[in-house]
Amino acid sequence: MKKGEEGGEEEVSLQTLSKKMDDFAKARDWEKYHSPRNLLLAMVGEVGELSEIFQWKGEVARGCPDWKEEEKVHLGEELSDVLLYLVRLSDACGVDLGKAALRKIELNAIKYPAPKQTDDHCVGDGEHSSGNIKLNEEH
Ligand SMILES: Nc1ccn([C@H]2C[C@H](O)[C@@H](COP(=O)(O)OP(=O)(O)OP(=O)(O)O)O2)c(=O)n1
Repeated sequence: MKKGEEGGEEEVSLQTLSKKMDDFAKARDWEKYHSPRNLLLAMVGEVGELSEIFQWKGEVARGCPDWKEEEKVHLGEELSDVLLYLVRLSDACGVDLGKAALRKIELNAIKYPAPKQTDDHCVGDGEHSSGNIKLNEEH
């Protein structure tokens, strides 16, 4: 198993998750249940469980700094269930999820181009910008 560049953490690939899910299903003779439709419904069910964690909490700060340790562990479990079913669903549909996701990121960048970064021009000095970011905004 590869080690990450920072802190010696284990790197996890989609292929690893896919293989482990396959082994898990085979060992229990559950492949017959892992049809695309069943996996999709199972994943949506887990998205519901994930949503329940956030339900009634109001806005949550990035990183969930105020959450108790057990809440973070529970969050990790529900996020994992969604990811594992998504990986399994992709396999069941014959889609290479990693490849598809990288392609989608490229498509997103074309559809939503980042504003040009220039040091010497700011919105408001005669340049037009398609974004909503205003530098030198007067208050
Ligand atoms: N037929 C199944 C059943 C479960 N799992 C795996 C994938 C998920 O990671 C996890 C889901 O298990 P549960 O349905 O028991 O759901 P939870 O773990 O969320 O338990 P609960 O719904 O009781 O909170 O187990 C699976 O691959 N195939």
